[in-house]
Amino acid sequence: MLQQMNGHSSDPNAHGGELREDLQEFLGRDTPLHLLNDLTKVNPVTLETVLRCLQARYMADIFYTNAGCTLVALNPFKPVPQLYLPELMKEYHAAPQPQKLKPHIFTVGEQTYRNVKSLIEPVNQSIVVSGESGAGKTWTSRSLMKFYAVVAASPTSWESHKIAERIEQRILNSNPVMEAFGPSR
Ligand SMILES: Nc1ncnc2c1ncn2[C@@H]1O[C@H](COP(=O)(O)OP(=O)(O)OP(=O)(O)O)[C@@H](O)[C@H]1O
Repeated sequence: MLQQMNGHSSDPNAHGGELREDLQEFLGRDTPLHLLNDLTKVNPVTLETVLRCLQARYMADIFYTNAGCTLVALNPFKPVPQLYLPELMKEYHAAPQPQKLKPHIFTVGEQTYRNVKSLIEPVNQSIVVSGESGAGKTWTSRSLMKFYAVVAASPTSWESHKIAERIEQRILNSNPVMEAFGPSR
């Protein structure tokens, strides 16, 4: 994915010429590229700088990056179980400002969950998960459903425990329906 985008190589040297001065300055600066957790902080914003930043993060096993209010998720192509632990879900759920934690699909999940719970219009929330085939859309949708199943099940009483169980089961049961929509999800 990082190799090519819209027919352009991610290697700035591949164009044959010298690197632009501002590009060179950005790439040679003191802050390591993988520490940039929001692509809006990349300056200058070019295909090269954005891809270099994502590549540096990928190499550092950091698979989520903000791009303003959008989240870029890279497919790690390997199991990263520590990234999807229920404890981590609870951490994002309990955080006063989840957007201040490391970029994660759980931030998106938590923000939409809070929007629904606060009943502020628009109450219905949509999350658009897009990407090419194999990018990880199904994985991401499942991670979100697991997240909602876990955070909806934080019971304080026996009655709410029963409600939470029902919600969890309904969320997990919705998976085959989501799958049936295939690429349009
Ligand atoms: N965050 C992740 N961690 C571990 N494995 C992942 C992750 N994201 C994707 N994968 C793996 O990558 C593969 C492709 O992911 P997935 O099926 O979600 O892609 P997709 O975008 O839904 O593809 P398609 O559009 O063809 O259905 C799967 O084997 C999945 O397990």
